[in-house]
Amino acid sequence: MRHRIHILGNGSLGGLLACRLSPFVDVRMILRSPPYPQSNTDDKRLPLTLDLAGERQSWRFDWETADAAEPISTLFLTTKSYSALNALDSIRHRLTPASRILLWQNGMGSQMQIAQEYADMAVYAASTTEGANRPEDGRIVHAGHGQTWVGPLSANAPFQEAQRLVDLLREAGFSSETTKDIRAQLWRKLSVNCGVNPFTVILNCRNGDILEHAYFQQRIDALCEELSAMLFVAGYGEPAANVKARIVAVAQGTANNISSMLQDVRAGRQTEINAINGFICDYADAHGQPHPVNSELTAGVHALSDHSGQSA
Ligand SMILES: NC(=O)C1=CN([C@@H]2O[C@H](COP(=O)(O)OP(=O)(O)OC[C@H]3O[C@@H](n4cnc5c(N)ncnc54)[C@H](OP(=O)(O)O)[C@@H]3O)[C@@H](O)[C@H]2O)C=CC1
Ligand SMILES: CC(C)(CO)C(=O)C(=O)O
Repeated sequence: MRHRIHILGNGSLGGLLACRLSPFVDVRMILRSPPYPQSNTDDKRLPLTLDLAGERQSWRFDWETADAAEPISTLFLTTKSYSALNALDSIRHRLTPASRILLWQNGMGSQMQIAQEYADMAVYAASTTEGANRPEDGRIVHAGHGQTWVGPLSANAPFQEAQRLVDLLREAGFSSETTKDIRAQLWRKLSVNCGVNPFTVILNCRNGDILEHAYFQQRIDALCEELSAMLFVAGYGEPAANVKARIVAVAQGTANNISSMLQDVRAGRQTEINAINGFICDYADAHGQPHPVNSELTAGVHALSDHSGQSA
């Protein structure tokens, strides 16, 4: 029998993973509510198309809602950071100490909270630079290939299982590695997102264009000092110059991208700012450190987003 993977979060990343994994495993989507009935078919499965390298592939997936009863052996959680814990709680009755949970969220905070609340289970995190978007419901575009790291988060997560997850991701065509210290990878990605995403929103521009703006140039050094200080506190210390070099390299390397945060603002969706610069503000407060630039960027994004009142 083929291994079954449940995916909770039928968005850009969840859809990408579902389409790429389905030739190799039995993928089952967990939906908030049943999908709209397809008018001209009796097939009740969830249709998804994936645009990849100029080709369009169509897939259909078995789906269930959170209240189903079947125990889950492997779960990929692909909601946004602010929905992650609630979404996981909605299927708690289906998880057992034998379940493997792989968290895909960007930013920081939700992963550690889940690792704590689900400490009796095998919780892993993935950090990925793959890029997917969803121009319309049911259609996923794999916009950019990247690198994925997977590592254990909870004490009950054996490292060999991280290797199995990576083997599967590789089989599906994702360039992936295991890491014993996934937190280091999450912090590195966090620092890049802190230095790119809010600027793209405030300046309403593509990633590469932030570099030309005086608003970015006047703040980036001070921002990197704040980020560097927090990286040192977290145990992943790096000089501010290295943090800045990474931010600039990613902005140049993804120059034509519309950041995920700007996509969210343009689509009227809640952003992940609270798990990105907002997380740094909270972390700095907890350690008595100043964070004026992170505060300014967080407030700037909230001011431009319809969801400024919502919590992380
Ligand atoms: N897209 C990408 O390329 C990448 C994304 N990431 C990270 O992955 C995470 C997911 O991103 P992305 O796929 O882009 O986000 P999307 O907003 O496209 O997808 C999130 C999905 O989760 C669903 N969801 C939320 N809460 C629940 C719930 N309680 N039960 C069931 N479904 C739920 C949403 O449903 P609904 O639409 O109904 O709200 C939505 O379909 C984010 O943290 C992002 O930063 C990381 C790297 C790359
Ligand atoms: C690296 C970057 C900035 C690429 O767009 C990203 O991760 C995002 O948009 O969230």
